[in-house]
Amino acid sequence: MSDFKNQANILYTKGQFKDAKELYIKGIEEIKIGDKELSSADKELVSVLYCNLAVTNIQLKEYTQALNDATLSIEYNNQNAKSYQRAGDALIHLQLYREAKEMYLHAIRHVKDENSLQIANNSLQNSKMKLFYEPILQGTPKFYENIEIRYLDTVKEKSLFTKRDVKKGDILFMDTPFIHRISPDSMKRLGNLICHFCMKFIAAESIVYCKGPCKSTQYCSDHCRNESEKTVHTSRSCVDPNDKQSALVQYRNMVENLSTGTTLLLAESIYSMISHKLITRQSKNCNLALGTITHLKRGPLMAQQPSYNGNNLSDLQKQYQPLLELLKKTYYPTDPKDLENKLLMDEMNKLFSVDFYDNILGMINFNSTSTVVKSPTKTNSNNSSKNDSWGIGLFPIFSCMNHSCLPNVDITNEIEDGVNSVKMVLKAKKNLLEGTEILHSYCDEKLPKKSRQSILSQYGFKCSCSKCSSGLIASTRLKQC
Ligand SMILES: C[S@@+](CC[C@H](N)C(=O)[O-])C[C@H]1O[C@@H](n2cnc3c(N)ncnc32)[C@H](O)[C@@H]1O
Repeated sequence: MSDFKNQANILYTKGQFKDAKELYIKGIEEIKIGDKELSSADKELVSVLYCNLAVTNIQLKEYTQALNDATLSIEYNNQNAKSYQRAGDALIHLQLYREAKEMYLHAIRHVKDENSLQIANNSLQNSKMKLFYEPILQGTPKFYENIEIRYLDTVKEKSLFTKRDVKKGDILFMDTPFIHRISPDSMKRLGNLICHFCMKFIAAESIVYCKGPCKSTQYCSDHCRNESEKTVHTSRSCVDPNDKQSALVQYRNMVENLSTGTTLLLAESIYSMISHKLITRQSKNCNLALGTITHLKRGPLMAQQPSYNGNNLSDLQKQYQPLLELLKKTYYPTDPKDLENKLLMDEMNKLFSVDFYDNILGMINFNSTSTVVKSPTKTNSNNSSKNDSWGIGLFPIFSCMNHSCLPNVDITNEIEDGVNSVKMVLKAKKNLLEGTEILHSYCDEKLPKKSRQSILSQYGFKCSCSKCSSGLIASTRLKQC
């Protein structure tokens, strides 16, 4: 019987999946013939054959059949880690991510070698990512129908891939931010023209104002006001900008002239969201609260600074203390019932630690994108930039794109005729086949390799794209000659 298995395995490795499938089925039938009682060795072999049949059916895109085979494989040997792995893989294709996650947890429990453990761990992460991101992708199908998100490994983590062939110049996907902040400069110049939630330029007659003490926060619609009040512009972040005693006004004044002002303001918005979620018990802990907003890569910003020597992280982070005190005065709970709640207080203390703040800034640094919103009212194209507003945003799907010095996408804000709200539009730079990793460049890819690598080191990785490694190959060859 292992002959059937060996021959089928050879056909499988040659990509002859239909023929391999036939042989796996024949092998199973031969062992099970006559409904005889199977020995434990036979059961193990049947389990392996069903498991291999499952992966063959996955190759043939017969996912329901593959799940059936993997389930039978588990029935014949419930210690077979690979059967759980295959069941999880079939479930991923069937878009049953929660069930897939359970299967991968079983695979991890039964796995016996390091390599399979790594595969199962990566698959588990993949199912978790799918659980978080699929609702976003399916929420606006016309934005995201060409792409999917996959978790690759512990180095690259998530990445975007094409789900179908896409022609050069076509829109790959569009993205709107889950959190965005306008720069202090644009705010001063254009604050009375822009919706403070969706950042759209608005006509004076359709402005809706916040009813709280800030008086100046304005929106283009009741919808934007309601959404903003539920997330960033909560009762705690609504303050009179002239109230010099307000800790939040002090924070905003302190950061507005810094080169990192917009980043620090975006961090404030994230703090507003997280503390609101904790206080209103929408989330049990900081990480969950952050996870409901974003699953973006984080790491301490200070660890990316030239002054970091490997041992002085907490010393470097201390400089955040004055800013954090102001955020704490604004967003820390005041209700006695909250103050008595130990779990909540533990989370609040974590939220207002310099380490958490540094990690939020690191997350912004790794993932944020500068944004432009063009005013529809500009009259003279030469001074159009004066009327455009800029800021930074965290875009859920855009932020999952990894780097290559040979990017295959063009990034633009415009769809057809100008932009009037914050949106990223990604177009294919060349024809892309289904299953291609979508990559953009985090730096000017025309710079020399050394400069590119120095910029990229801020992101905490070494680029190994073909442009970076081709230099290596050339120099190795030269040495060999
Ligand atoms: C904007 S995020 C991209 C999405 C990220 N992979 C994730 O899982 O959230 C930037 C981070 O992705 C990783 N990354 C991006 N491009 C990479 C590459 N070519 N090689 C290794 N890691 C990369 C780095 O950790 C970087 O800080």
